Amino acid sequence: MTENVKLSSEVVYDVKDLNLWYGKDQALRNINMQILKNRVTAIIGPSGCGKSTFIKTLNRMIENIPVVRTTGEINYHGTDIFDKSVRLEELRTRVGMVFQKPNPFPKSIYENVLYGPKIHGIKDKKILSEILETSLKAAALWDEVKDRLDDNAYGLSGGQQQRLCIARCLAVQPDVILMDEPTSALDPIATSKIEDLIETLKNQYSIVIVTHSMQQAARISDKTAFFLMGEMIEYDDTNIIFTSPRDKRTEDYVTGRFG
Ligand SMILES: Nc1ncnc2c1ncn2[C@@H]1O[C@H](COP(=O)(O)OP(=O)(O)OP(=O)(O)O)[C@@H](O)[C@H]1O
Repeated sequence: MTENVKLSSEVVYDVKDLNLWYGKDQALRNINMQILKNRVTAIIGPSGCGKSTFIKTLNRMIENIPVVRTTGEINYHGTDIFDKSVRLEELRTRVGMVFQKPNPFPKSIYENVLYGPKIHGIKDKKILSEILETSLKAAALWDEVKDRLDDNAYGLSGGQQQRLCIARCLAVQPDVILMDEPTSALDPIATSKIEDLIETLKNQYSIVIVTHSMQQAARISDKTAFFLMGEMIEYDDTNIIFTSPRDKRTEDYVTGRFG
């Protein structure tokens, strides 16, 4: 591992000796990694290497699968997320997630964005409409939907639906956004809009993105981690991973020799 130890104020996640099993099968092996504030961190690697498993562990969403067992620590701003004191709803509010396939609720655009704030007890109409506008603007969707907020979200294009899911995630004021291949179901134009959006969002949020596209990782991320068969082989500045990786296996992967 080549990442230098950082000041704690810059570190969002400090993952230590993380192992994860699905039943008897080990999917993550001794992962050690610091995820930094206001950076885009890309997780790359061949299919089945544990990328999705890893990011779903960062907000403990992985525990929805009953056979999962973990050892090690994931310190989020200094507190181990596996600690008994950690409240799952709070963790998942602070650490939002956007999935591969846009998954809006079968409700209006308005209801999609305000679902979280309403669950959190916000009732004031003025505050709700402020959250609505701010979240949709931050997700670069406002101009396209401001005149149709009562329309069903299913009437939006795939790319618009994905930006709506990002707006829904922003509406509860997260700190980290986890993105699991957020553009793999989108066409190149919609993909490029999401990539531009990620670039802007990192000023305010820390983003961890799983991507199958090495071009995408190279375009939008500051840091890249290369996973292989459950291990994190190398983690460094993105330009180093793509131009002068230290590990032969990383080099083989980024130059397209396998995977
Ligand atoms: N629900 C599950 N139950 C059992 N094993 C699982 C489950 N989900 C994933 N695995 C296994 O864990 C390993 C890592 O899978 P994971 O989906 O994290 O990889 P990935 O790198 O995200 O793959 P892909 O790029 O294909 O999405 C694989 O061997 C996979 O078969």
